[in-house]
Amino acid sequence: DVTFHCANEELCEQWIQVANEQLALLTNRPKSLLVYINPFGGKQCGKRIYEQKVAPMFRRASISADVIVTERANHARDHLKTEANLDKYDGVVCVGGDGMFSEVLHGLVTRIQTDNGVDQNQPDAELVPCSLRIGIIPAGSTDCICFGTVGTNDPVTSALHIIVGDSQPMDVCSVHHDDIFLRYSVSLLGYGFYGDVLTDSERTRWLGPARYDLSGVKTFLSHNYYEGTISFLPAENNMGDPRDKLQCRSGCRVCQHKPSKDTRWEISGWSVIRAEFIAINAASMSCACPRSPKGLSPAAHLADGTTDLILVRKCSRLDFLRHLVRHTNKGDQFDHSFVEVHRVRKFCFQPWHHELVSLEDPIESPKKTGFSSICSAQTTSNYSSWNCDGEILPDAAIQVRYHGSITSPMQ
Ligand SMILES: Nc1ncnc2c1ncn2[C@@H]1O[C@H](COP(=O)(O)OP(=O)(O)OP(=O)(O)O)[C@@H](O)[C@H]1O
Repeated sequence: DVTFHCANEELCEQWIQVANEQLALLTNRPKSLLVYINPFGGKQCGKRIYEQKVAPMFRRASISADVIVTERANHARDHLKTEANLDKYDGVVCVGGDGMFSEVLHGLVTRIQTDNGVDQNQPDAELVPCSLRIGIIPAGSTDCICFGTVGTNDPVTSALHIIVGDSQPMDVCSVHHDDIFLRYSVSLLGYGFYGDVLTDSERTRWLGPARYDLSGVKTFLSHNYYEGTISFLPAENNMGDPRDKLQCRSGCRVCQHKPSKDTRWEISGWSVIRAEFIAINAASMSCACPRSPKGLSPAAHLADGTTDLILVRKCSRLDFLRHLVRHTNKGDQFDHSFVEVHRVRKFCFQPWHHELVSLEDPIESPKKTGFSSICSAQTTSNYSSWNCDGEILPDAAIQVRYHGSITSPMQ
């Protein structure tokens, strides 16, 4: 905090007046907000963070806030979908982690589509953009979306961005199984490694943020791979390349390009790969976080209507470790023979049925116990699950389409 002291009361009044005049010039500044607090996200500090750090700042900036402390999962989503009087507000703020942001996004986007008669089950439906922006006060375990848009996970910095009305357009993709809408995603869709980590971590929620470390180690030791067919529609050449090291910043040139309307490309431009994968990751943003400051795809763009599709094929445990370690240092994580990356507008995945084996133990082995059971194949399923922004999808066969920026988080 910075505190100015001045003995001259008149001078103080002048300072206050000038500061208020400057604030009044910021026309995008919200005046009325709807705030949802998840009291159980991360280290369960959401309520305290809001009351002690954020609410006093909103009061000083003359922002009125209606606060709802959630009582169950999907409380915020359902309230936004049906009850909330959206005309009253300039924005919606979520206090929590990525899961909370996802709830608010789903509530808001679904409400706008329903009000405008858009059928979300149609994969080709054009979504109606949301005029209300979403603010994030980080109070979760990973807070990847906040870090990816603001560059830091600090509640006071986020509150300041909200107060001055900053915003950052953000791509939203829709995920379907056949013609059934499953979810929207803004950051990571991960099958294989990240799907398995999330599935395992759900069993140990009581551990708090440490559950991801434990499940990460267990999943790494299990070293499962999954067979499937991935089909994707590459983005046009002027959309840059995942390895071009051009970082997305506000006013980004790549994000200004409008998608091509070439329908021939939509039909004939698809590539198809059938292989055994340890991980399939679609990063719609860098997915940077304090542990991985570069993220899964350092040059991914926030609002260009594409995702960086990273395919990690079957490899040795040591090679996979080398790939993972490069997320934490300056090394190029795509510079391995078993890793490829494509910038794409749409993709589909179809899993293939086969017997699941551990790479370290391809021949059927006697039942293991203790530590060795952790190191061998964990699941009896032939499929992994999709980790969709921190939520498990019910289907492994999915179709994914990137819609460009239909929502703007207040940074
Ligand atoms: N009152 C509540 N009781 C139980 N669950 C809740 C409640 N409110 C929200 N949730 C759910 O808790 C889940 C996790 O919340 P959140 O994203 O805030 O924290 P996190 O999982 O610790 O952080 P991150 O998503 O960044 O890893 C969300 O999916 C949300 O639906």
